[in-house]
Amino acid sequence: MSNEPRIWTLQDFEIGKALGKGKFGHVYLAREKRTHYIVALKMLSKRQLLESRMERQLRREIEIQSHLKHPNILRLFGYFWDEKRIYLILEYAPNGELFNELRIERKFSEPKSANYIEQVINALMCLHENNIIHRDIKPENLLNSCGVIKISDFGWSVHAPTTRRKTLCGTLDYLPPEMVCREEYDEFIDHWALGVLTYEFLVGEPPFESREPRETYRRIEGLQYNVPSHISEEARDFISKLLKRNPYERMSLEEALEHPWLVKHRNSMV
Ligand SMILES: Cc1cc(Cn2cc(-c3c(Cl)cnc4nc(-c5cn(C)nc5C)[nH]c34)cn2)no1
Repeated sequence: MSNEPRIWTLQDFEIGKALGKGKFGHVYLAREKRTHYIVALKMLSKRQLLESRMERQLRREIEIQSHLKHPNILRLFGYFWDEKRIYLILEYAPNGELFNELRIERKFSEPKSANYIEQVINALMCLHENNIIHRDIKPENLLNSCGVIKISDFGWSVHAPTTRRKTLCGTLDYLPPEMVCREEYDEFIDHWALGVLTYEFLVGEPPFESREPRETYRRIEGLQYNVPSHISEEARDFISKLLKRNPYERMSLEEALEHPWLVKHRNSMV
């Protein structure tokens, strides 16, 4: 997709199979007719967005994602609208959501987990350098494109710091204590989510998962999680240095990249 801005319409694309469904619409495989470039076309209902007062959040998503160019961040090439829908022209990730990959494999090996986590860290460094907090790092928002992990869905991203309350929807498992306790928060909430993500890759379920939301909150606030014995000491230490109650005691992204767990597997992946 060339970089110069142009006015796109639905007639510029041949629409293929459905790739996914979300609260406000669907994502379809699509091919741009002139260049045959393959994209993922997200089609969102204007009515549902307005009824849910999500138009400002969608504007923020477009503003943030359209300006980010990084190999581990899903590209937003452009957008357009018609009478009923808003369309986002997104990079297509051929291997789909990491969420499905993880459910099929149940849990990832340590080398695979370390490789994926390192790519997520690289994406987060780009976001934080641009003063952006993602706020929704989880397997559902990570896509796999031939082994290259892409952070997608910037619907909850904001500029740091903020006390803006994220209306809780979807999983609670990734919420950090400072959000559970309604405190001001900053980019270090993404560091916490990185620790939760690492645990879920290695164990197959998030560390604080409980049947009742109240119990999940209690376990998050109390940092009550167990690491199975099959997890290596290095991975255990990596997780523990991110799941800290005090956001400023959490390992920096630079320290995470140099942590023995990532260094060990980076050399083995060569
Ligand atoms: C609405 C709505 C749905 C979603 C979640 N979602 C994301 C995608 C998606 C995107 Cl944006 C880009 N590339 C994708 N590749 C796949 C895919 C590939 N395979 C083999 N299987 C799938 C699925 N999905 C992609 C689809 N849904 N966000 O907002």
